[in-house]
Amino acid sequence: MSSASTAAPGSSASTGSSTNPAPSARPVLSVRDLRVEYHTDTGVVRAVNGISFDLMPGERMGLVGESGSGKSTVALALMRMIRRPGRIAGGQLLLDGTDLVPLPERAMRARRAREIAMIPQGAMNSLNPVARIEDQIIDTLEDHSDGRTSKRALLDRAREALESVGLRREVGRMYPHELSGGMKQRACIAIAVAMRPKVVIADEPTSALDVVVQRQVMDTIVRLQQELQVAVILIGHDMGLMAQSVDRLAVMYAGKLAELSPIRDIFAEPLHPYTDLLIESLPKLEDRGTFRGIPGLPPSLKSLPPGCLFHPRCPRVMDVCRTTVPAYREHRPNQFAACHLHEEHHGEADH
Ligand SMILES: Nc1ncnc2c1ncn2[C@@H]1O[C@H](COP(=O)(O)OP(=O)(O)OP(=O)(O)O)[C@@H](O)[C@H]1O
Repeated sequence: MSSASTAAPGSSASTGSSTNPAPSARPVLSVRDLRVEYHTDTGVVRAVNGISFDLMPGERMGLVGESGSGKSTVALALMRMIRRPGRIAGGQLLLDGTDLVPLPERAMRARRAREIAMIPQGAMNSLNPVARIEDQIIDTLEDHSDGRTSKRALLDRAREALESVGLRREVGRMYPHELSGGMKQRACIAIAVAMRPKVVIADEPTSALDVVVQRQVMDTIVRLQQELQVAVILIGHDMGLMAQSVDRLAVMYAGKLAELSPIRDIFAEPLHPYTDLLIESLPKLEDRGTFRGIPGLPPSLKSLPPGCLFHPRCPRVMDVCRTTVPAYREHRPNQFAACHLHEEHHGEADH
């Protein structure tokens, strides 16, 4: 498998070992065999088809994959916010040991924002245009507090949240139209972290921002982890941006995890040919920044091919890949993948 040299992780954001969770720490979130389906008139869309991973306290994990691979559906499922025609069809979402899947909606509502929060796609465009930023943070705090916290204390918390994302407290007095795109996105992050949740999911937080501002927003997310010890799941398309911002990267393909590895390993020695192609398709200097796509299209999630879902596009396809679903397992220390190339006995299965 070729190793790619572009966009190798190496920024201070991805290296600080003091920020990494202790190896013995218990996961704050354990996702086990999560399945989400959308029941449409034309068939069942298996948007998330059995994924499992652990998120450690204070860890930053990236989730990448082509459009339609199921990333936003994972985010919505973690928040228990899948709406009809969708439903969680199976699996467990263990947040600090409690399975969120069977919780009554009332109990789940008590956990949203307090324990697990999300910055949805396009959040900065849904800020209330006629409310000051600090009032929007206070609204979130009030929605989830016991009603006994004083207005003064709520305001202090709101200002603290603004400062934690690198915004001056005066920004709290402003309205959304007075803020730049990057500031608005940071205000959304402040709203999400105001309750000091253990887990924050940020769905494409930098799309629609220019490159410099993207970097600043990513730096803000890195700071959260360092200052508030929030575990972050960062959803996006941009492997280059992820390389500088996350500890581990999960690669999703057609509703499944193709690979999940520490960011350094994934760039140095990716396990899955799909990861390899994603890295290869990153713009390189000599190509003058042209994006080279991956040939072929992902399968329809309504009629999945047999065997490995990636086999029709895989440059390293073997016979076994056409018939047998590869197990998702740890092939190297901390490097998980679902690929027959790494199965010890794939040669035998092939014949
Ligand atoms: N409400 C819905 N009803 C039916 N199908 C849906 C619904 N929402 C999502 N899907 C389907 O589920 C699959 C996964 O969608 P999802 O939005 O989770 O992907 P994604 O990886 O987040 O894509 P993007 O990067 O474009 O946001 C897609 O095939 C999509 O068409």
